[in-house]
Amino acid sequence: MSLPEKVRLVEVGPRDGLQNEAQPINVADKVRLVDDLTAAGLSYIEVGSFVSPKWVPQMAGSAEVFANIRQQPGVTYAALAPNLRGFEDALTAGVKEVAVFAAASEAFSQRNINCSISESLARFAPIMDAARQHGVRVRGYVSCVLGCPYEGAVSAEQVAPVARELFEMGCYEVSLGDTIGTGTPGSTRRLFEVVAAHVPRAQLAGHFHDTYGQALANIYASLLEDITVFDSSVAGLGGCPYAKGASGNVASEDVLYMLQGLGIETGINLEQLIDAGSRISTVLGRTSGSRVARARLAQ
Ligand SMILES: CC(C)(COP(=O)([O-])OP(=O)([O-])OC[C@H]1O[C@@H](n2cnc3c(N)ncnc32)[C@H](O)[C@@H]1OP(=O)([O-])[O-])[C@@H](O)C(=O)NCCC(=O)NCCSC(=O)C[C@@](C)(O)CC(=O)[O-]
Repeated sequence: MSLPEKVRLVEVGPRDGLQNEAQPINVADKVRLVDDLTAAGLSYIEVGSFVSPKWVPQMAGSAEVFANIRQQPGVTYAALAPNLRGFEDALTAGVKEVAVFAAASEAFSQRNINCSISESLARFAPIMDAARQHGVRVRGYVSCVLGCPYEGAVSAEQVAPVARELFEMGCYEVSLGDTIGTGTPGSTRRLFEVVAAHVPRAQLAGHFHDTYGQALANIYASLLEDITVFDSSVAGLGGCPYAKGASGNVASEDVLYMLQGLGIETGINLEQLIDAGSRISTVLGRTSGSRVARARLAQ
């Protein structure tokens, strides 16, 4: 099977990465991170979340971050919105693209957004209507597609109807999240085979956490399934506040290095991406979660 010529990376570090940090991170550092990522050539950056600050305190300053980043033409700067209130706040902040997020497991849905899967989908309907009115694009997420921290195994057949509903309600793309990183290349391929019977492959994305060290292998397996959009996080930042022990997303630097090695184009500059990851890692007082960055910086 042939590999794609191009892949789009969705940089989720400023949101999925930083949302999980216990220490306060000031707005200027968040803004600098987004600007660095823009400079590195990312065409899609998830900047923040318009969620309850009681649930995810680290995302409280998202409107201020949006007000201060230097937005470049051709780059999408997106935010999460769990309900109409979040969507309206995002709109007020000038956000042009939002993401709604559902789960394939009932227990995770309850812990993450305090409602059942079907209630969450019903909550997204008015967001979709308002988004259409305001010309805002909506991306969808499904969490726990290859395992749930509370329920254990999750089948591809549980994921497919949720992904399909998000797509049918108007999400232009549905990102399938391996929230706890338990997927393997085999389960990943099966997931996309099953879900692709409900949502076109061109409208699916992969979102892999690297907790079990399988994320790059899972991305390669997804490429073989004709998936060409992947979420990743600079310096491997993050985890999920509602998935204990989950490590960060796969590091953007590591994904980019692999894609470059495969001759797949992304438009991203690896050295600048490493610099962006290095700077935020210094702010956080830790070494980068990217193996490629660590190897390059050690040279
Ligand atoms: C959905 C809710 C709000 C329900 O939370 P709730 O407590 O059921 O909501 P509520 O409607 O009863 O409101 C409770 C309070 O929150 C306020 N509120 C209500 N909505 C908002 C809002 N939008 N922005 C700001 N404030 C809000 C509301 O005004 C009220 O304030 P109070 O009267 O107590 O002072 C809450 O559960 C929540 O915010 N959850 C967010 C959880 C989250 O952000 N999780 C991380 C993102 S998902 C993820 O990381 C997975 C992903 C996408 O990366 C893929 C993967 O890896 O799996």
